[in-house]
Amino acid sequence: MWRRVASVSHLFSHSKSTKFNQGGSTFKIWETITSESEIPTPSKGSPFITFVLGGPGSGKGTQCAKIVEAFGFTHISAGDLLRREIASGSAYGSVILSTIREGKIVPSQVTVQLIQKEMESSDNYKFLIDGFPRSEENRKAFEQTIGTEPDVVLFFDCPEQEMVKRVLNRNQGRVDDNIDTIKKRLEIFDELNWPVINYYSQRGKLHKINAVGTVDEIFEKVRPIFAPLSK
Ligand SMILES: Nc1ncnc2c1ncn2[C@@H]1O[C@H](COP(=O)(O)OP(=O)(O)O)[C@@H](O)[C@H]1O
Ligand SMILES: O=c1ccn([C@@H]2O[C@H](COP(=O)(O)OP(=O)(O)O)[C@@H](O)[C@H]2O)c(=O)[nH]1
Ligand SMILES: [Mg+2]
Repeated sequence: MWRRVASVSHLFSHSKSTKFNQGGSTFKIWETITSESEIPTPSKGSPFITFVLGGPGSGKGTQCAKIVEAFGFTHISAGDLLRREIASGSAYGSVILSTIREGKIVPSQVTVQLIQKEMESSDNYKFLIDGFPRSEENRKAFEQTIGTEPDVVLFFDCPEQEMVKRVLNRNQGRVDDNIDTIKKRLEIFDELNWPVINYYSQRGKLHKINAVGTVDEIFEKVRPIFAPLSK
């Protein structure tokens, strides 16, 4: 449950737990309720990292473009980096392609290396990392390699039926935007994503956003989270 706050410089949070049954095991999910705590103050000496999570078609990439425009982040889409790697004819290309086609997750080492390279070659210090981490293994590999945790984690919460509809209409010629692969991606998302969401929720970093509505309506729920940052 979320409550918008009038004052943008003070967002504080408290949590309540909800139990979800995922694949036979019960995970305790902490729903962060926006109240009045602050997001960390970014400093130009260290990166300010936002992870953007959500199922396939939940609108991560669409909202990232709006956040970039409003708040001057650099957008790093893990999926785009992997697709670029395939297109470049890299040694990993064929493995990445078959992994994406099967809706599975590329080994963390490959993805983290690509993200790290992108961060290091940027002059910016504010990063949106979109579609990563997709598993606890991804999360741990990032934290070990980069040596830091994200400052903010966004989670776009969208019903499966809506995600499927959006992905099937996406029309970007992606090898994984077909009904068979979507089903597999949703299964993998259910199995591996919740522990990551749960982890960041317990650390008070999770901002869960209802991803149903128009793009602008959803962005109006995102905006207050970053409003304390200047562009
Ligand atoms: N709020 C929305 N309502 C309807 N369609 C949307 C919305 N947000 C994004 N879309 C569309 O849904 C598809 C998936 O969005 P995208 O941002 O690529 O999601 P993700 O990166 O989470 O897979 C795109 O075609 C996009 O234009
Ligand atoms: O950290 C990542 C990000 C993406 N992928 C793969 O790339 C696909 C597409 O990811 P993307 O984030 O582009 O998809 P979206 O969720 O935006 O539809 C995923 O299904 C995975 O197979 C991955 O293995 N690791
Ligand atoms: Mg995307």
